[in-house]
Amino acid sequence: MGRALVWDATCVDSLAASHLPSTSQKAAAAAESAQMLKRPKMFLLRQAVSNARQLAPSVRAMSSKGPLVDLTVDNDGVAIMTLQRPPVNSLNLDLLKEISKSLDDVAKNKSRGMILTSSSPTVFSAGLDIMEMYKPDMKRAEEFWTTLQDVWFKLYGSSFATAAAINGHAPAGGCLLSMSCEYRAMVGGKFTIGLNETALGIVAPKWFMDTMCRTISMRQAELALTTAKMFTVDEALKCELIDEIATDKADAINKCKTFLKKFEKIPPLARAITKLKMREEPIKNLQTSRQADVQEFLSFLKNPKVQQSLEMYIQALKQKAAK
Ligand SMILES: CCCCCCCCCCCC/C=C/CC(=O)SCCNC(=O)CCNC(=O)[C@H](O)C(C)(C)COP(=O)(O)OP(=O)(O)OC[C@H]1O[C@@H](n2cnc3c(N)ncnc32)[C@H](O)[C@@H]1OP(=O)(O)O
Repeated sequence: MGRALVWDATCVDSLAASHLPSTSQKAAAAAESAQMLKRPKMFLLRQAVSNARQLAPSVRAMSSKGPLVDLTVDNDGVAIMTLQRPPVNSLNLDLLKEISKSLDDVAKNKSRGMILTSSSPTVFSAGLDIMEMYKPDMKRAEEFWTTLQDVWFKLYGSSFATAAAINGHAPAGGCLLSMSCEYRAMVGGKFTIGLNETALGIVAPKWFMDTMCRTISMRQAELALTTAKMFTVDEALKCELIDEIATDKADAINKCKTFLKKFEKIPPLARAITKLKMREEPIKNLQTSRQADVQEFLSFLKNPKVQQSLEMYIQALKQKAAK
């Protein structure tokens, strides 16, 4: 109804003097070269549209106010994703699915950036829900692990900018989520952060390790991973596991916003491509070993020694909670 069906077409004169050498070598060479020449123009056009979107007045409606994840966009156009699965935001299948969907929503809404935080006053996330790994239903365990991989791909490899306002403890999977962001502000106090898997008698997957090795030095990462080190906030700052210490959650969010503001004058496409190139290697590694990684996880769950370790760990957690 009055809409153009073709909005950009180029008719190439294949017999023009400038095209004759290539056309005589290869059919349609003229069209191909015209297409190549058009690419930079389209790139700039797309970039201009994207810039315009980024600078448009914000407060866009973003629907998913789900029970486990709250996703809002503030007046600066920054998406705030709040994990809200009491008591400790342990990452079970349902929470992971909601995080995955919310990350899709942020990507679609072209927010200025995203800040990940928690509704709990003392726990950012307790990591993977141990009950998903203890005596599991194997079909569900497979979906659980695949969804965790998806969340990591979407968060670590997001083209939008990300920051974590860590307002409490962040062990294991909680630490992974925060390290997958580009910046971390953590509330000072008695909280701890780290990959403590070996303490549970389990082994952090290679992509957890890669994420840590790209956050802190290889030497610090090896020591931390093998000793199940949980860093205090001061220690985390010292080895650059976090970027700043905040006084409270609001301050952590403000510090993350200040970080995101740095990108205001940077063309978003250039920023996104740079980020993705920097993160390309671990992403490709998991892409190529994705199925093997799932199988390793499943066979690891079938190991009686692992189940025994998990059982003892759950008992210890319950006893501690009961005190
Ligand atoms: C051997 C060969 C292997 C070869 C290769 C293997 C490759 C396979 C890869 C497999 C890797 C799997 C990777 C896993 C990563 C993870 O994320 S594992 C999870 C690790 N998480 C933790 O260790 C954290 C444990 N929790 C805590 O330390 C504390 O709860 C807290 C500091 C986070 C908070 O403390 P507090 O506020 O005092 O709360 P609590 O009273 O301790 O807990 C309240 C409540 O929550 C339950 N809970 C805590 N954490 C979890 C959890 N992660 N999952 C499930 N449930 C959790 C806790 O038991 C309490 O429950 P009740 O109130 O008693 O019911």
